[in-house]
Amino acid sequence: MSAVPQQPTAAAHPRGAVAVEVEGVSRVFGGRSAPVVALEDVDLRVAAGEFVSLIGPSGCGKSTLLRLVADLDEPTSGTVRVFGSSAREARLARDYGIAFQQAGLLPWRTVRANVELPLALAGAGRAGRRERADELLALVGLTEFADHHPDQLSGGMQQRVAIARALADSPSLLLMDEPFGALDEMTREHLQAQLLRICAETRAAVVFVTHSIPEAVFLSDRVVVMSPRPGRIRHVVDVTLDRSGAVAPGPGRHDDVGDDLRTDAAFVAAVAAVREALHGGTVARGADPR
Ligand SMILES: Nc1ncnc2c1ncn2[C@@H]1O[C@H](COP(=O)(O)OP(=O)(O)OP(=O)(O)O)[C@@H](O)[C@H]1O
Repeated sequence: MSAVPQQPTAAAHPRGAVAVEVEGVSRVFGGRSAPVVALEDVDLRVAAGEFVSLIGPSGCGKSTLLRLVADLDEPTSGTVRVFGSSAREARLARDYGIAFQQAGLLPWRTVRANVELPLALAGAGRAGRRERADELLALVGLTEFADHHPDQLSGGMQQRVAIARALADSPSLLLMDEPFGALDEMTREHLQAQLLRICAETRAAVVFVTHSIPEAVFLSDRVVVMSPRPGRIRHVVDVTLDRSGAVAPGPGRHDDVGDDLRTDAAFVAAVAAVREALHGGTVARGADPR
């Protein structure tokens, strides 16, 4: 049985659809006397089912860009579209799931009730919500904490609850801002492999912010490298890897999936290409300055 069943959302956004379209977007914070140009003239398209990571130095505008897509902020100029709709319409239609650095859990709800929330909003029945939440809590290794409250969990555990919640409604788009940032290396690699499996099953598009070059390469079809402020897209590195052996076999399985991929010559070369692009070298091989 598939751990993450196909949801109608996948059919709602046919293959070839554009999940995210950012055009000429700038975001300036602050007043006229001391403006902070966080993003300048950013263009980015993410196809349905595509996994795109944003990487760049601290303060280059990665989170700002993700927040604009999530309709948590508005661009100063330019447009953001999600599956052809405005970011606001997409938010209201719950077209995406969010897992951000700050877990953003509701402190008065149990862990399970937090994971169930998107399903409750979608009108899912009680038994189905519970089954799905328990499945996802097993996936992120938190089954025994289902009845705890968020303040009884470590920061990394809270992040894992937020990831489970983001996946609950099998959204066609996942917006993830350093979701694995507070996790130990083993848990992080395990969840990376699980995320690959989930994306393969649901064909969700993902926009993923990370500071880790190997993580970006492991997960992504394309790695978008941003420049220091004002944030612009410096390079886009296409990553072509055979990930079939890196996809986790199922929830709760802690096999050493991905180890072969992480030592593969193509993986090492892609890591080097992103590193070179990040450090301002010449345009990396395979880069596509879209
Ligand atoms: N609400 C805000 N008001 C004023 N300035 C802001 C606001 N949000 C972000 N900024 C500024 O915009 C710039 C980009 O911030 P952002 O958080 O997007 O960077 P980032 O690349 O995600 O950084 P990090 O990797 O450190 O998380 C920074 O200079 C930041 O100080």
